Amino acid sequence: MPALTDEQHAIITSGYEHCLITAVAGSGKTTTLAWRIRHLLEQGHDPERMLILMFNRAARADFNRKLLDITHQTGLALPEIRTYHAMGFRLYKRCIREGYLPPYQGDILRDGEIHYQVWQLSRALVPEELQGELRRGKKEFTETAANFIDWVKSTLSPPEVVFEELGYDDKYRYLIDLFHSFEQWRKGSHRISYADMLYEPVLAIHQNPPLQKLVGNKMDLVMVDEYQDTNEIQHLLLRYIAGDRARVTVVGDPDQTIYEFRGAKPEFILQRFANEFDDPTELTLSYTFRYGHRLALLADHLISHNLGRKDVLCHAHAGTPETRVYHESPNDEADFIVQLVQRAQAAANDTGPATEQPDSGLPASTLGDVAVLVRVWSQSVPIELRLLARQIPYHIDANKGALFTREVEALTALLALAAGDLDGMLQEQRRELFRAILRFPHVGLREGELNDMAQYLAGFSGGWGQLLRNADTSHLKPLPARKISKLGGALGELEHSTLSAAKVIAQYAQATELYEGIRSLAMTHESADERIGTVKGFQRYLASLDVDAPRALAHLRQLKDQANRLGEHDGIHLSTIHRAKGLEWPVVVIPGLQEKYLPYSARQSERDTDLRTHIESERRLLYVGMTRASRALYLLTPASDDPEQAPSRFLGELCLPLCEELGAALSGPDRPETLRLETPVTAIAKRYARREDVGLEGPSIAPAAEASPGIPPSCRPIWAHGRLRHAVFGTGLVKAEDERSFEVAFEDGRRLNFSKKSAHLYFSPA
Ligand SMILES: Nc1ncnc2c1ncn2[C@@H]1O[C@H](COP(=O)(O)OP(=O)(O)OP(=O)(O)O)[C@@H](O)[C@H]1O
Repeated sequence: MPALTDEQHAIITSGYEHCLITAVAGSGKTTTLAWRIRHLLEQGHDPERMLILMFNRAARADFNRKLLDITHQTGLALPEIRTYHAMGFRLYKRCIREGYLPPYQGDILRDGEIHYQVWQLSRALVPEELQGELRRGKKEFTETAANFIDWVKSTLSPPEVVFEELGYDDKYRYLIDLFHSFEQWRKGSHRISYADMLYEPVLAIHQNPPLQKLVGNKMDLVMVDEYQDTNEIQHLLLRYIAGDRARVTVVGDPDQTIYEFRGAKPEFILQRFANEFDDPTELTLSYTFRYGHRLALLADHLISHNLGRKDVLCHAHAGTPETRVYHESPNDEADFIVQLVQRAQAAANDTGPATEQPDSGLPASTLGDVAVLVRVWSQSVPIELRLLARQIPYHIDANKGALFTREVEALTALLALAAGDLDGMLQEQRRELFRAILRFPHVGLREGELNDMAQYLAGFSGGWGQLLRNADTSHLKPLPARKISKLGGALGELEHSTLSAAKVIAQYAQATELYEGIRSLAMTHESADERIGTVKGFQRYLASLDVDAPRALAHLRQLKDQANRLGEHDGIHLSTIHRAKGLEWPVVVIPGLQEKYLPYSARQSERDTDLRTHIESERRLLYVGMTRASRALYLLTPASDDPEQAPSRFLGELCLPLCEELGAALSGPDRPETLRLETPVTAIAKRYARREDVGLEGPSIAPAAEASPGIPPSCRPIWAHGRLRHAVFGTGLVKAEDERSFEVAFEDGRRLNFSKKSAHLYFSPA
């Protein structure tokens, strides 16, 4: 058992009062909480009056293990550890027994049952002008409506308020009625969903003071982990269970609040807990045992740009092995990752002692030691295909994988047509492929008509473009008629094509206005961007192979075989940053450090405060992603001239050269009392060094526009260059900036404001 730190000791032995613990990533909070419980039990506290609330089952199992470990051979009886939902469910049953809630029937509603019901209600409630879209976008409409229902239940706000908060277009206002109708159906059939396990009892308690007396004041102590991702309903549950009696300890890291899509808000841990639980004792776990100085410094610099946070610096504990940080600008991220993994494989196969590879610093690893964390799934498509092609095993979290997406399946059907593969296929197979093509982009036919059309086309062994162009569309509305004719034109051009596979897709996308089609059907910007990103990622991968359609198909078949064999081996992890919460790997790769992905720009509000909230939330995501690494972190910004791929604004905030220089110096064996650095020193760096008892000297802090000298110029956002040339106004200096815009003082005396989003179109470094 490692020696506990002073901070850990202070928490373990702190008084019996409300307590708010801010714990940075990897700071051993599970260990500390488990020791605190042991300490309290040894002092004679009753385990039956202690409750530990965990976020999910995995965290619960982890905590249980640690507590058993720490109390081993003490003979102490242990308290209950429950997830929020399990606790809610228990209260639900109590509410039934007391007659405040009616009994429910059957199992908890499955997603499929909810979606079916939501679909039936949508058909009845969607306004006439949306009915066409509804039929074509069934999956999206049902998912959005189901999410809306859950959102209302997790925030406890009226559906009207949630509707406004989510910023949906007015045409989706029917969701409000849908919520009420769904609840009416659910209650009428006496069923409950997973969300209701919390929603129903908390609402019942909220509305019935006698019930508040029954469920509250039973516990002496309640502890809550991961409190930063608490939402309203969970917070209320905590309040009612605690009542006036229980002393409550919450632990979390406000900088790691990333479950906003489930209603989590940093304000619970930053303000509301302290307001509602009587000025709790505030303690911190600021030392990380996961990563070294370089990464700790980097994370501190990044997150210090968020306003209104709790000002805790994360600090690498002495003895934590150093973590190397690399920022790379490869031409092709997928290729870079494959090479990196191959080096890891080579190192792992080397039977000698673990070594650092001299060229990259990559610690010798097994494949399972490497995680690639993406902001959105579409980024993983070319990476996954490349891994498959090189037969590198991988695990993809909660996602069937690129080859099984609707987009790739439809594009594969198109390639089969271009390769001439369709000609000799069985009629049923052809029908399925045409069903996929007719939906991509959707030609606007009703489901039955679309099936008939696919059946009709499948009856022929060629000439489908012509068939579509000649189809009698006189009975159809003008839009589907036009789309069918356009599709006919596109397919006619591509049957038996000698073009490369990537060009087949490019030509098809252009001729059918594929991206516009996807956008017009998507309910959210995010989902449209994801689908288009998948198409582009697939196309990019095929372009890198430079093969025609028949060879591309043969290759894709091989990849599919390969994908089906996955799981037999240890593999690298492909995951989104959201799903990496609470986890860690020796080597973490974060691709896409570009304005397109980090901050993710699919949904951008016009309001300044919303934009700031959005950017801060994206910054927290990067912070969480980075702090998953223990030995090496790779940040990738692909080299590109494409304005969409401009380097992320967060790169400058990281102060990479300073963190590298200072991190290396602090990790070295002979640390002088005062370090003289070449890179300009920031206030964060000074605070960090002071805590290490090291004085810092260096060039003074650079002006705002030059906050990150040493970042390769190609990787800085244009406004960070300081001196710029505008296509019309000439040369000027950047004088100020906020999330959205920056101000330039031109040589002719004019001072003008420019949007960051479009700056790359008019400015170049001067
Ligand atoms: N005082 C200490 N000295 C050295 N190592 C420690 C100390 N306390 C905890 N650790 C180590 O830090 C790691 C993380 O600890 P633990 O599993 O308790 O934290 P966690 O709650 O899972 O992590 P996090 O803080 O990220 O949520 C473990 O390997 C643990 O052994």
